[in-house]
Amino acid sequence: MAELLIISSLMMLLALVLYLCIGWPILSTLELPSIVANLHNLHDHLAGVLAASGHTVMARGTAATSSIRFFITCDPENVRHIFTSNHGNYPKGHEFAEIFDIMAGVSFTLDGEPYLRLRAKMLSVLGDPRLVASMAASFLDKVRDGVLPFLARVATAGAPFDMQDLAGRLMFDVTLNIGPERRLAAAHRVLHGFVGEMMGARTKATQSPHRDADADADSVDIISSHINDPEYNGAALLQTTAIAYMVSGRDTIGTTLPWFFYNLAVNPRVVSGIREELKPIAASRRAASPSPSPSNGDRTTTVTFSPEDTKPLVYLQAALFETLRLYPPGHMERRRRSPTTMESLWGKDCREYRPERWLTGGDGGGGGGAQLRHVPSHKFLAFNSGARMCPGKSIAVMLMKTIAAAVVWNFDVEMVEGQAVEPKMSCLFQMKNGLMLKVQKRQI
Ligand code: HEM
Repeated sequence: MAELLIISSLMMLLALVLYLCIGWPILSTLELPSIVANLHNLHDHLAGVLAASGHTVMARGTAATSSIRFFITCDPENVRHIFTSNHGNYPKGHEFAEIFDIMAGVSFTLDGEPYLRLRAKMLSVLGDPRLVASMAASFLDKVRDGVLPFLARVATAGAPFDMQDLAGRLMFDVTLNIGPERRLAAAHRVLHGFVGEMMGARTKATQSPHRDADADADSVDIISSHINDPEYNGAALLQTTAIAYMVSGRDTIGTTLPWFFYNLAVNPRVVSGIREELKPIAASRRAASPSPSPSNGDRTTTVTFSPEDTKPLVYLQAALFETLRLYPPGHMERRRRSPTTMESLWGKDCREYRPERWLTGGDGGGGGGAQLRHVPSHKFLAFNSGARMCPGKSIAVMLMKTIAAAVVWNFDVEMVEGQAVEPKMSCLFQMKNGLMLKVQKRQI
């Protein structure tokens, strides 16, 4: 049996370690004792091992477990071969489906023909311009009426807050509109019941004789898009699909945003670049807005930017992609390529946070004239590549630009001193201790 690991996944890596532990294997370059000794620093350790071994490592068991073989790679050419040219020969397999049994029956755990059918459905749901517009509008509302007033309050109080917690709550709410969440894994059953109830209400509403057909045509959401599809007629599959979408949106963006604000907090010049890009839009907004009304609270003192505003902003997008390059949240990508591969792709400064690397032309900063550089997905794996490429990528970029622009324009953000910012041992690249920030309202 040969397994293949595209490196980034701590959970997969730990599974590998445990799997191999059973027979105390002989590993060609990946030595088990060194893995155990470096558990606290596994991403960097593995990057070093891969760099030393030409970006690919073979691991195999001892006599007792000789059938176990792992091929661990971070080489972009291998990634292209596996994800694009020959993806049919590299299924995720039943072991993967068993690990992620909470997602049983949805595309994430499927292969072959059943996968392709669900993939087609996902592409049509997430590609519907009405859904995109509806998600954009609801997200903008949440940023304007929830996030910004919250930040204004903690700014006035001088109180620190956890950005990871805030981002997680916001995204949970945005994906399914079901309020705060705490123990996803432990609450497996509760979650199914909860999602089931919510979907029951949604089904009832779509079948009600009193429903407003015109309003329905304008309001599209992910769950309603599946309710009338015969492929999803089992309640359990519909529930799991809802959970899969929730995880896709909440955990990915919710994990990326804290790393983004961490990068900004330690790179103030990037903050200036983003504000430079936002300045003309904010100026035109101010010129067009009516005089402040006292009853309007924070809405009059903060500025928000719509997806149409932020779509052309390449420096902002580069700053987000640079975060995803260094800290991809998904379980099938690794945090860092091995240094030499990284160097050949991104240059000697590959470990630095430098959004300019994503731009060509212009002044290279937020001043304008630059264009986003195309980087093929087998080299920038944060959204996966080839047949399993994330179908929510453009929605994700749109939502992240909306919140990033609003926070960066309206607030100065700084890290609370003395905290250790480090990744958690998890299949998601979350921060172990969260990210404690303090904000101050900008006078603009
Ligand atoms: C920073 C944001 C995001 C990142 C980095 C990201 C990354 C990924 C990755 C790596 C996968 C492949 C998982 C796999 O099959 O192994 C994936 C799949 C998926 N993503 Fe995203 N994603 C993001 C946001 C979103 C959003 C906002 C949505 C929905 C609105 C979404 C919807 C999906 C769906 C439905 C799949 C499953 C696709 C399939 O099975 O073919 N993603 N995403």
